[in-house]
Amino acid sequence: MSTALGTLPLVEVLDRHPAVADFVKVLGLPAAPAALTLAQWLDELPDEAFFDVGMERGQMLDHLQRLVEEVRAMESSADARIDSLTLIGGHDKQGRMELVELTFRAGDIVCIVGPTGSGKSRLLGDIECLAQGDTPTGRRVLINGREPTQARRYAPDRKMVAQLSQNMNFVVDLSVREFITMHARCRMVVEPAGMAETVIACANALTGEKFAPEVSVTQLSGGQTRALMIADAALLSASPVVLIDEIENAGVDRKRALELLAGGEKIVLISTHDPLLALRGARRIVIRNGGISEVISTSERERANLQRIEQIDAMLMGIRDRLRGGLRIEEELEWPN
Ligand SMILES: Nc1ncnc2c1ncn2[C@@H]1O[C@H](COP(=O)(O)OP(=O)(O)OP(=O)(O)O)[C@@H](O)[C@H]1O
Repeated sequence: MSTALGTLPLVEVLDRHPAVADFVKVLGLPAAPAALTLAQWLDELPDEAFFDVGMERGQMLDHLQRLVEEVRAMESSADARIDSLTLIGGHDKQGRMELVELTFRAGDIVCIVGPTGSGKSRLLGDIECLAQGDTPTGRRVLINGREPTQARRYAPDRKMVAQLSQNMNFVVDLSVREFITMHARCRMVVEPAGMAETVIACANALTGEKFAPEVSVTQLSGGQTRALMIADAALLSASPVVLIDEIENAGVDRKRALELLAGGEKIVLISTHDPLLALRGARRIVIRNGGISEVISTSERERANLQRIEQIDAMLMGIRDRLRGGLRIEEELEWPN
């Protein structure tokens, strides 16, 4: 295999494999005359060139070959689509069987409701780890109707499921632009800088308080961070399943956030009691005592009520904005009809 890559002209290798081109550029290796093959070019490099990068001459070709194969593997796993996710019931906290089998399809938005401590996060956790009867609930998760392979369950770089948790702390001090561009590069996006601008613009559309791409990620507010992570999950994440533990009302436009996420043909599961979100999904799963006790399909009347709730919410948002702006709320309020 190594020989195959080695016999290609260097220009062709660099052209066909951007990861190799980036690698060579980062190492600062000297350029070669156009006609040389990759192997010839490596042969002609001075010993110091290898010494500087901490490799033996003979290792370099193998290393480049591995790089090409890894990129290929990543690309093919990104293509491995999830058309459906099936959740097979286990048992509740008392060991009573959950007699359900639920199938979610790309583009589905499903909400999870239930009292505090009832097991909503546990359900998200079961999906996140693609449980196979090995979690406290005994649930099982199938992908495209089949048991996931071990590789799919445990390969951290090929995650099927992205989970946005309530707390997000950045440990790096990068600007928002640098941070998202870095993610875009890892995802092998063709134009990382342009994609980063798109993600940031989307995040800004979701949050009341706009932020500049130059601002450090550590300076973002809770709502801004949340908006950025949602836009990133929607546009840059390869994971076809997105799990969200509550989009709290921290200055995030929840309706748009949901549209953005679901629009990308992902399966979105949200643990929430927010009526704007809970009634927007086609179904909601009711959890009691650790078990799925009911699955409610959103009715026509509930959809009609959702419109009313949206109007009321818009009115409340307006009041909130006025309070934020230091205004008084003294007029007699008229509720939307
Ligand atoms: N079927 C089950 N069998 C055994 N333990 C369970 C089951 N379901 C949930 N639990 C456990 O119950 C505890 C509470 O569950 P969880 O944190 O998921 O609740 P929650 O609904 O997300 O709560 P909150 O709304 O307060 O965030 C956890 O320790 C969880 O592992």
